[in-house]
Amino acid sequence: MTVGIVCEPGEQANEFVFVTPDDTELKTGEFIFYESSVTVENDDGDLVEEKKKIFARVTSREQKRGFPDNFMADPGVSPESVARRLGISTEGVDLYKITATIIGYFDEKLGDFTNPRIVPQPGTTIELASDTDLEEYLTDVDPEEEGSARIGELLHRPPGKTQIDLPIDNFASTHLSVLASTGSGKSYTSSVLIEEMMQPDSRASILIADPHGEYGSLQEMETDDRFQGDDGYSPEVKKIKPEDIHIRISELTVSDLFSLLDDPSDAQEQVLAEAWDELQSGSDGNSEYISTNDLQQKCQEVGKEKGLESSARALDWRIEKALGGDLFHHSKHLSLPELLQPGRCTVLQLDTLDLRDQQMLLSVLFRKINHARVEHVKGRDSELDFPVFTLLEEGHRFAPADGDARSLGILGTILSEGRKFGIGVGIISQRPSKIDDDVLSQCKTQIIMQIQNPLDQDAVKKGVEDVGEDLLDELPGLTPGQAIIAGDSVNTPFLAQIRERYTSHEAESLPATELWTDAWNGQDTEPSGLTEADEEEGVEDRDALI
Ligand SMILES: Nc1ncnc2c1ncn2[C@@H]1O[C@H](COP(=O)(O)OP(=O)(O)OP(=O)(O)O)[C@@H](O)[C@H]1O
Repeated sequence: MTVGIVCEPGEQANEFVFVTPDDTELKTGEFIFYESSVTVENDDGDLVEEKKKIFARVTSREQKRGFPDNFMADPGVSPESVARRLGISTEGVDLYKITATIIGYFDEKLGDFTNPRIVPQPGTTIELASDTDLEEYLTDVDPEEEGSARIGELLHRPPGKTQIDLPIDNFASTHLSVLASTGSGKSYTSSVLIEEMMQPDSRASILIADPHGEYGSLQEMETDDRFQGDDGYSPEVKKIKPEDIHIRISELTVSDLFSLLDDPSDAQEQVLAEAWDELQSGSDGNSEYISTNDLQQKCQEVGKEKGLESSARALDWRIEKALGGDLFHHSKHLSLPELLQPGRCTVLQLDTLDLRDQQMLLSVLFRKINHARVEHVKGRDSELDFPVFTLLEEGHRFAPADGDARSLGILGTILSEGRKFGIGVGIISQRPSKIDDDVLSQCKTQIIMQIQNPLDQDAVKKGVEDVGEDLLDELPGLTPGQAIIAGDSVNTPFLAQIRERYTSHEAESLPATELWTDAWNGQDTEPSGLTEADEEEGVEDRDALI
């Protein structure tokens, strides 16, 4: 479908401007193409000229010609009827100038776009890219093949006309970020991705850190026919409640202990480090099961040996305070086989754990996962002989920009090296500006939804490469479920409408007025001291008298 004619080159080297009489189809982010001859290498290695469709994305629009202003003076009268009354033809009154950025032609061998760096000549006709071309070229995945995640459709195309799939292998190994203001669809979109990863043709092993209890309804997958395999596969969704979450004390490192204790002095650190060393070396028995008591006692012993008794005494209450809660235990812990299995999605419900405990928990778990995967890849015995994907809701809590989180170090290591070892991370956050810059830039696939806050918009612009300003300018105007998808899982960024979930969404806002009304109806509304009229003694008698 021809939509316009090129009139001039754009301001930037790979931009051009075309004119169209109707811009309704040509919203910012829409795809168009023109044809041009480009030099390509054929199968014999010879250079030949071939006609190619050169794709481009609409980046801005302006009206070049429209009705004169005085035709619009009266909002009750349409400009067309003013023109008719004046005997002026309304044909061709509207004319729009559209700027487009060249993406390139799709190179089948590369499986990606190649920019020929040829700007179309004035007079070249511009056509709207077809739905089928876009489905085929925008992402590098065959929807019919295993490992594709049906995420939704193209935002600007009519509903049901396009299908967009993302390659699970890609985003699950090179990490993912889902960034948006609150209520814009982050947990909804992440749940869609999990639904896709738990299908019979993927059977992922997923661990979700869920501080708000938003992912429990994924359990519906267990009985939904869409998720059942012909061979008896059925996804398992395991919810772990906060009271069942424990860290075994022996899994801590000495620097974990330092961070847990309330600002210990140098002498206290010295005593603690030595006591910990001795307990961990197992010289006193079983180094796997260390209790708070064991640690306190050992500190007293070391304190005595070193002449640092007062430091050891001061450590006593600090250790009690740091490890005395329910989270730390001498034997209970979350074992990797309990958490991670193929075809299992484990939801760690962290809602009643405080922030420091959540960070420590994630730090310990990530360390264990990293160790197990490194062991496996190096050919040694391991509890994890399959890749894993971890999804972190409130990602800024675990990788904060100010660096103040126990989990940040190991998370950084996994994000930079996890790909080699089969550990993928998905960071979800409503505050991109509060996430560590390196962490954000290591998430190679980005799903970005409505963002209003200018600081967060700037963080996205900085941390997310290759998403044009034109698309990022759309961020404030997106509605829930609309997203920019960019990064390594796609061949060029685009706007998408995320599909509806198969499972129900648990994180709906509370219907406050309904809850107030229900609560009011449920409460005892009788003023105290009075009884129902018909329960009053003698009432029946009075009625009878009347
Ligand atoms: N793809 C979609 N299709 C239909 N509705 C959607 C979609 N995405 C989001 N919504 C709607 O938007 C609401 C908010 O989505 P969601 O709970 O995922 O937001 P959020 O960004 O995770 O919010 P919060 O930061 O508060 O957790 C949902 O309850 C749902 O009604």
